[in-house]
Amino acid sequence: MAISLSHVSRRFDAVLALKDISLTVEDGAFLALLGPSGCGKTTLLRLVAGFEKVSEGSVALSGRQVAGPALHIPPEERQVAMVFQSYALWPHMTVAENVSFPLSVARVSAAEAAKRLTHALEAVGLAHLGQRRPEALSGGQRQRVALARALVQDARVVLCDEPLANLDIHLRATMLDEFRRLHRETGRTFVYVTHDQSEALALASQVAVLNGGVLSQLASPQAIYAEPANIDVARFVGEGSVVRAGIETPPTGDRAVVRIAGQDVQVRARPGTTPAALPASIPVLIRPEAISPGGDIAARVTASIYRGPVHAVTAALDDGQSLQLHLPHAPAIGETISLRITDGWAIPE
Ligand SMILES: Nc1ncnc2c1ncn2[C@@H]1O[C@H](COP(=O)(O)OP(=O)(O)OP(=O)(O)O)[C@@H](O)[C@H]1O
Repeated sequence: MAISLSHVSRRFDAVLALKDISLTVEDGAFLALLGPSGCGKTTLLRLVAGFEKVSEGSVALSGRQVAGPALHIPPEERQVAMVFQSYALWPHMTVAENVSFPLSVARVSAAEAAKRLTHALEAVGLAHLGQRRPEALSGGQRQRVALARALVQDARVVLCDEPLANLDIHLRATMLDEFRRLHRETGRTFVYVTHDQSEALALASQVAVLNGGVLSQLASPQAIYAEPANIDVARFVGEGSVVRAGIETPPTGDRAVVRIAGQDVQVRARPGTTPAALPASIPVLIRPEAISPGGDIAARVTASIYRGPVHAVTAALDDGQSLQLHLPHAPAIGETISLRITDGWAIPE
């Protein structure tokens, strides 16, 4: 089911939690909503679910308007299912009862409910635990129950609010695989809220980065990483350094030459996003993998942390700006190293 938001804003008294958000999610897509705490991710998810009302703008599901000025279709009539961070399981019910609860609310026939229950429990690998109560399950198993309860419904959209936040790092990796597999196998549209960029990049076909209630960028994980739309996205997603660099000549095609630490460096640039009046100074994103030892740029090591198998190093340029890079060996603090920058991205301003 396709999701479309048009100029959606949401105000809570003095707080404007979402500002003029327009985005479209195609049927069957996996959208990750990514951004720092308080940026409006959960509010956006709850607006799609129908747990919140829009202050302005409209929401459409499969082309049918479900929220807008003077319109609010309730959650149970939107064909969406929600998976909460807290799992929201009923402790007095068994796993099977928890999973099939939405079906009893929707008055699905007993035979159909039994079939869907079996299918949903099998999909999450819990067919053997149907008679257990939630208290007798591990965190990962509880999360699977919550997922099965979303899958058992006839919902074409599954909305997930930081579903892995309470799990340890190993279980997270397993559950990431599980979400990916279930998305592929069920063909449903997933919207997944996270503040963890590695989760967003690993899972999603599209990533929406929110900042202060504003949609900073909506693009594929690869584009978000390689071509962030602004400095906030560049700083929030992935490791790297944003440095200000001089630019004297206009880009040719999608390449520009900038000056960093007195050296010419070729970077990628989107035509039309660099200043028209030159010379100028522009922000450039440089990822650690685009910096290699050797070369004509001198930098002084100010910090080094072992990150197995590499050492994550911070090195200061003469003008005081810093670069983040990876080295196979630990440099001495204060040591001057020579570097080459092989790639960069001229961040639009
Ligand atoms: N019911 C509410 N009443 C008042 N303010 C609210 C309400 N819900 C959210 N907000 C405010 O709206 C903003 C966005 O909140 P939201 O929960 O959507 O952010 P988030 O990105 O999901 O954050 P987190 O990652 O911390 O969960 C915050 O400033 C929050 O305090």
